[in-house]
Order: sequence, then C-alpha cells, then structure tokens
Amino acid sequence: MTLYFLGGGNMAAAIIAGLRRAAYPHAVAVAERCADKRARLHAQFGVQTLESLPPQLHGDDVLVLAVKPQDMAEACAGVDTGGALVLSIAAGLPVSALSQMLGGTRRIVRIMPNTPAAVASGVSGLYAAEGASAHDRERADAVMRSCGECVWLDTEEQMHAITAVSGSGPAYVFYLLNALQQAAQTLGFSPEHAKMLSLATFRGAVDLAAQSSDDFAVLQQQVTSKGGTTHAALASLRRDDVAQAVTRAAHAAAHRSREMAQTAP
Ligand SMILES: NC(=O)C1=CN([C@@H]2O[C@H](COP(=O)(O)OP(=O)(O)OC[C@H]3O[C@@H](n4cnc5c(N)ncnc54)[C@H](O)[C@@H]3O)[C@@H](O)[C@H]2O)C=CC1
Ligand SMILES: O=C(O)[C@@H]1CCC=N1
Repeated sequence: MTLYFLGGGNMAAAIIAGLRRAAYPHAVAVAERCADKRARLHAQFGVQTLESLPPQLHGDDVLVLAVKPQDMAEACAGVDTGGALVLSIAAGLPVSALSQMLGGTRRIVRIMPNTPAAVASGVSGLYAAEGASAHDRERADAVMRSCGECVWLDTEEQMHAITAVSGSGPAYVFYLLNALQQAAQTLGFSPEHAKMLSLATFRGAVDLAAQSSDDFAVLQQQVTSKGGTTHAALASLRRDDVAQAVTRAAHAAAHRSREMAQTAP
C-alpha cells in the first residue's frame, strides 16, 4: 500500500511531518506540480515525489487530495483511483462534488486537519461517505491520529463548523500571538523578548488549562484580582467586544465554507 498525496503544499507537508514523527509504516509518495516543492519535500522527509500521479492507483492505496479547492477539478481530471480509498482535506468541497470529479467513486472520507499536525499536535474532523467501509474509516483514522487527535462527525454539514473552529483556528491563535507580541513591543520589549514572552504566556496558559479540571472562565478569574491590573485589561477587552469578534470570525469562516460547497462544480 502507498499513501499518495495529490498536492504537496502547506497542509500536505504538515501531515507528512506528522506521519514521519509517528513512524507511519507505509510508503508515502507526493504528486506535486511545483519542482521546488518536490525537492523540498524529498529533502525534508525522504518521501518519493512525482510530477503527477501514476496512471492508475491500486485498490489498496490511499489517495489524499491536498490541492486548493479551486484547483481540485483540474487536478482530478484523468485520475484513475483504481478503487483506492480517497481522503479529501479540501475545505468546502462536498462528497458529491469529489465523487463526480473522480469518476463516481464513493469510497471517500473527508478530513479537516490543521497545521499543528506538523508537530503531532493537530486535531482533525473526519466524515465518512456512505461508500466508505469501517476498515476505510480505520485507515483514515490511523493517518490522522499520527498527526494528533481525531473527531468523527456524524453529518457532512458539521464539516463547516469544524473548519471554522479547528481548521482555520490556528490562524486565530497566531493572530492573537502576534497582537500580544506587538503590545509587548509598544511596552518597551525588544522583538525577540516580546516574541518569547507572548509564546511562553500562551503555552503556559494552554498547558495549565489542559491539566486543570476548571473551566476557562474560572482560570481567568484566578488571574484577576479585584481592582487590579487584569481587571483593567479585561474591562478593556469587554468594551472592545473581543469575545463577540471571535464568534463573528468563526461564523464568517463557516459561512465561507458553505458558500464554497454551494459553488462547487
Ligand atoms: N493550510 C491549512 O491550514 C489547511 C488547508 N486545508 C486544505 O488543504 C488543501 C491544501 O491547502 P494548502 O496546503 O494550504 O495549499 P497550498 O497552496 O500550500 O498547496 C496546494 C499544492 O497543490 C499543488 N497543486 C495544485 N494543482 C496540482 C496538480 N494538478 N498536481 C499536483 N499538484 C498540484 C500546488 O502546487 C500546491 O503546492 C486545501 O484544499 C485546503 O482547503 C485544510 C485544512 C487546513
Ligand atoms: O483557509 C482555508 O480555506 C483553509 C481551510 C482551513 C484552513 N485553511
């Protein structure tokens, strides 16, 4: 069995890094049209790289569709899956559209991973089409478990929500990290110290939250002295409606995912 990737960009590289760290036992090959990226993937991970997929895959192979949604129809044209299991990580593209692009195959699992897969700290939402067997689900789970946690979804509709929360989510965290770094610089720290302080604060808070049985709101209270500094900062965040802004951002992502599904070929 070979695990093929169609597209070797950011997300494919993150998954391959996770697979390598977890010593994934099967051969991995990447079809990537850009020669520079092929060379980088081969040098970094030792995977086989190809300009395009072989003329026909084997029934035991697994094909990961990892091109941008708008490139998917063109990339899939002429691909003969040979009955292989297809895993699509593309945002928005429904099983029905993917099946149509791949000559009617129903053996499809949709996956919404995230880039922390690269350090085995990812979380993936998975949804199995009706044509995928229990064994297919296990194989998809085995690929993504090597990159972090897996959450199986009951309906395809839930893919929009998981895309908005954990698929796009790392970008929200990097946005906030960057904002705290910028704030630290305006308070007089060098860029290096500002980066270290922001990162250590996020990491420490996440580690604490992960190891605590308290809700996030209780942990927040434990930092906040009456009339103190945190109280002043939180009052400012509330005035700026930051919690609502985060909700609006996640809903914008889910809305965009639905739009992409509606306009899929
Ligand atoms: N970047 C992220 O955080 C996440 C991305 N995704 C999904 O992953 C997919 C890929 O996204 P990225 O890796 O960010 O994009 P990317 O642009 O970094 O990678 C796509 C790669 O596909 C290659 N490609 C395009 N057409 C091709 C073809 N016909 N044959 C071979 N290679 C071809 C491109 O050269 C490029 O390297 C998208 O569908 C996206 O929705 C899902 C979850 C998270
Ligand atoms: O921005 C996107 O469309 C992709 C899907 C989730 C993260 N990146």
